[in-house]
Amino acid sequence: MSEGKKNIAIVGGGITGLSAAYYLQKEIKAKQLPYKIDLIDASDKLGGKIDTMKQDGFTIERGPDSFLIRKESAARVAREVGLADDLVKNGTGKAYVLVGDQLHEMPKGSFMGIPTQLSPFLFSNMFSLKGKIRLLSDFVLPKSEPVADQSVGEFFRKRFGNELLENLIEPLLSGIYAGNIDDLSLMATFPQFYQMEQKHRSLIKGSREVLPKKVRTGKKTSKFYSLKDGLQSLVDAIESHLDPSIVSIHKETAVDHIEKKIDHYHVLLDSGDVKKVDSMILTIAFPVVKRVLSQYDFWNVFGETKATSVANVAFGFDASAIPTDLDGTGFVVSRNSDYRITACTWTHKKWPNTTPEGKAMLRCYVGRPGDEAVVDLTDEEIAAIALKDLKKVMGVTTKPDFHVVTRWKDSMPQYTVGHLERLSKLRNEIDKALPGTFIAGNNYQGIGIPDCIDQGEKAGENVLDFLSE
Ligand SMILES: Cc1cc2nc3c(=O)[nH]c(=O)nc-3n(C[C@H](O)[C@H](O)[C@H](O)COP(=O)(O)OP(=O)(O)OC[C@H]3O[C@@H](n4cnc5c(N)ncnc54)[C@H](O)[C@@H]3O)c2cc1C
Ligand SMILES: Cc1c2[nH]c(c1CCC(=O)O)Cc1[nH]c(c(CCC(=O)O)c1C)Cc1[nH]c(c(CCC(=O)O)c1C)Cc1[nH]c(c(C)c1CCC(=O)O)C2
Repeated sequence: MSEGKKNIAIVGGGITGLSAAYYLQKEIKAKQLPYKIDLIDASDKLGGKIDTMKQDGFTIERGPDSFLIRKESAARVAREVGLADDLVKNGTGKAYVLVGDQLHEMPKGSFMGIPTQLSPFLFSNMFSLKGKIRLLSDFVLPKSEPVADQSVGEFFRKRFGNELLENLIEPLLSGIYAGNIDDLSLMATFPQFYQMEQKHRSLIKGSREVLPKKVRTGKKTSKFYSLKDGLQSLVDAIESHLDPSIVSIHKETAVDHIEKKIDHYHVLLDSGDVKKVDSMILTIAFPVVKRVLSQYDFWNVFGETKATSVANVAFGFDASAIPTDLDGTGFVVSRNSDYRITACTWTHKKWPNTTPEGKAMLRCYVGRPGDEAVVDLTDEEIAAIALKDLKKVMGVTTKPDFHVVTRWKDSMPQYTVGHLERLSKLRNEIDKALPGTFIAGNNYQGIGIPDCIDQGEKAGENVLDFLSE
């Protein structure tokens, strides 16, 4: 390695950028590396989509409300930054799906809507007799010809028919990707089901061998963690562990453009400053990457990565306002139902720590491909749409004490068919044209918080490998 300090820029201080900074700092300290980091974010707070607010004693998540326990990196980082005692598990494990005008409990033994046990599906009144018979064809259908990728919709429709897809699989996946399952890539989201079909032919049989017992026995255990004071506390704790002698944090500073020089980069900031760096991690959304490096045209190999716009509205109520107070985390809405909301979280049930005694909080989601215009309505209009649906589903007629609307424009990246292949091409192009530059974050290899943390750490490793060459 050459003499002198090396500089690293991390662009975007959401959970991906923060994880990259935190990981790099650990390595820099442990190995006493002569590296410095600039962590640059356009917003006045770090955390990006993680955004907790407090109002009238309520803890309101405007973005994510939790992370999956089985993806271990998020809880690991939380423990490392001193939040072990703040981790809370969801209060109840049950979720519902609204089909027609009725809330149905998810059948036991369902993993993303795929049956791992048959009887709960055969006894559920969520499906017609015809739908039930169709899903049994999974046992007899041959496995399909190997393909590089296909849509989630096509794959599951083939094995189980339309009803299971539309009443259960589609709403559950929409409650993760806010996308259209007929565009969503199977290999970028649930490759294990493709492999299961290739190996075992039947998914019902295969899932018995592959999925953990807890899932198969239908135990409604807690699957999610959150934090006592909300997820922003994870962001704040990581930030407070960043040592200013290694990591300089620049908030309210947008990267305007990046230029490649002979053996380094110039990162031009909207403040007029220029950072000279040797290596970069870009965790900003892909359209922003394209904009700040607009002199390159190879970005097109990644195609048009569309992201869906969504919004949500959190309502604070008196507990007495909720006549149908079922035990559960909330519900997702099936494609064929006549509702505008796509899901609703019974936040006071899922996360009792967020809601004062005697109160209730419901968070409703709107926006999906085909109904993204809803996100541009006023707060009052969005609240009215959600309240109309809540009245129909749950008989809520009392006015809420307050509502908080949050819009997330172009924020749910869509991993469409062929995503992984395009991503690998993109990485090759970046390697060739912009050595030492690494992309990470929810546009690429998973949108869950733990996936973003994993990507941040991996990008940190890549930077270290590059700088040590
Ligand atoms: C409504 C909603 C609910 C969700 N629910 C869950 C959930 O329950 N569980 C879960 O695991 N995941 C959930 N997710 C997904 C998860 O929140 C995100 O995938 C994750 O937080 C993304 O992190 P990131 O760091 O990759 O990107 P971001 O958080 O988007 O961070 C990007 C950062 O880049 C900054 N930036 C933008 N432009 C510039 C620029 N020019 N210069 C400098 N900085 C810039 C932004 O200010 C931002 O801070 C949800 C997402 C949404 C929108
Ligand atoms: C039932 C339900 C879901 N999701 C939701 C509900 C409503 C009731 C409730 O809050 O419990 C709410 C929700 N959660 C998310 C959305 C999409 C974003 C939006 O529209 O704002 C929506 C609408 C993001 C998410 N929701 C989730 C993630 C993270 C996924 C991951 O880490 O892979 C995201 C981005 C987690 C989630 N969410 C859901 C499942 C089945 C999973 C994954 C579980 C698993 O894999 O075992 C369904």
